[in-house]
Amino acid sequence: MDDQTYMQLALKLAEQTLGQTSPNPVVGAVVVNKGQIVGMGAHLKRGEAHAEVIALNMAGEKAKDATLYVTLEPCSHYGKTPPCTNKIIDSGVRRVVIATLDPNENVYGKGVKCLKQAGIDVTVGILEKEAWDLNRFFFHYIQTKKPYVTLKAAMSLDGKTATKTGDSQWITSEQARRDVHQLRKQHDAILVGVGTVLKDNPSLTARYPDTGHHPIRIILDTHLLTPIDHHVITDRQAETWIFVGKNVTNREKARFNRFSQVKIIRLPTEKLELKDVLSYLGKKEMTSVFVEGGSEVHGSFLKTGLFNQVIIYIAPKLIGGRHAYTGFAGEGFSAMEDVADLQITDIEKIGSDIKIIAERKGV
Ligand SMILES: Nc1c(/N=C/[C@H](O)[C@H](O)[C@H](O)COP(=O)(O)O)[nH]c(=O)[nH]c1=O
Ligand SMILES: Nc1c(N[C@@H]2O[C@H](COP(=O)(O)O)[C@@H](O)[C@H]2O)[nH]c(=O)[nH]c1=O
Ligand SMILES: [Zn+2]
Repeated sequence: MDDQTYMQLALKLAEQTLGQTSPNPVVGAVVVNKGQIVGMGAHLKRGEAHAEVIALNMAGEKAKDATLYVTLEPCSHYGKTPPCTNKIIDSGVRRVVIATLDPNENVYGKGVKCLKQAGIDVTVGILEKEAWDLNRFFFHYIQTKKPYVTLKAAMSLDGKTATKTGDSQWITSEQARRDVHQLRKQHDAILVGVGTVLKDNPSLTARYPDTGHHPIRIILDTHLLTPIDHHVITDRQAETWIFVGKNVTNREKARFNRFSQVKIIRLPTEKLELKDVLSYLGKKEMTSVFVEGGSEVHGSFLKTGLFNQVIIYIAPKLIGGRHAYTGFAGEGFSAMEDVADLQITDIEKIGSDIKIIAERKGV
């Protein structure tokens, strides 16, 4: 088997841990000695052992003269765990194959240098694109200290997310709606506007399957209109953070005091600024946010450009109607030269629907 095959295995291991390692990256490692896999591992949770350590502990003596495949440059700094480079050097590994370097300034290039100085043969760049894509949340967060923003909308062939009366259940099929839960699981937070809370009384939990681990629910609610009897307040399934404008009084906030999982964050401006919401979330070490609408919220993310990727589910239905809901409301752009110019990175058929992923260029 060649380097790509073993790196593919390491990437597969890393991919399974998406959503559980935040604010750390996902990392997979495989140890191979004379064509035999003698160890493998993935980083499972922040503060716990790194992937290389797990794989090398499994290999034990067999790590001697072996090759280590790892999807991210081994760390050489003391974070919550000791440097992987020391572990690798002590284990007697002869060669290290790395998919991508780590943009964390504590690490970038230092790990490789450390290993080379210890006489270890290092190869970098095997399946680099795949490894980069897998950790795009972490790489964006570590460089901007803001969460990676995914906008998700489900719409008809003619781009409507609800009929003119607001009816939207359902547009996409059960299969597509379940697929959304996989995406929810991969993100640290799910964000909606209070309009969606009032209209759908959503749970905004990641339920298929329900592992009990749910992203934090973020509600943009300038005037604190979220009803106290709605699921996001009463279901005790996940934390709910409500961002409100400066005019919301302490008395209005106090109504929610008895719900320990509800946090109300009052921003200093009358209207909520998305940049303030995102920097607050970044400071709370949130590396990714999954924005599920509604159309006004999507419109604001579009207008401000504060998003990284868009995931659109399209159902083979036609809703029509000049006043039906569009996926991205708000002001929109006047001139084509100002519109958001994206790159389609993936198209997938999901049951009777299609799922399109598009990324902003160059962010
Ligand atoms: N109406 C549709 C959607 N509607 C999405 C709305 O955000 C709706 O409030 C939430 O999906 C409900 O969340 P929860 O399941 O209670 O956690 N989303 C979809 O993917 N397809 C559709 O047809
Ligand atoms: N998870 C991971 C790495 N994560 C790197 O180390 C930093 C976290 O260090 P710590 O706080 O000690 O866990 C994180 O920001 C990233 O740069 N490195 C690795 O060699 N292997 C791993 O499996
Ligand atoms: Zn490490």
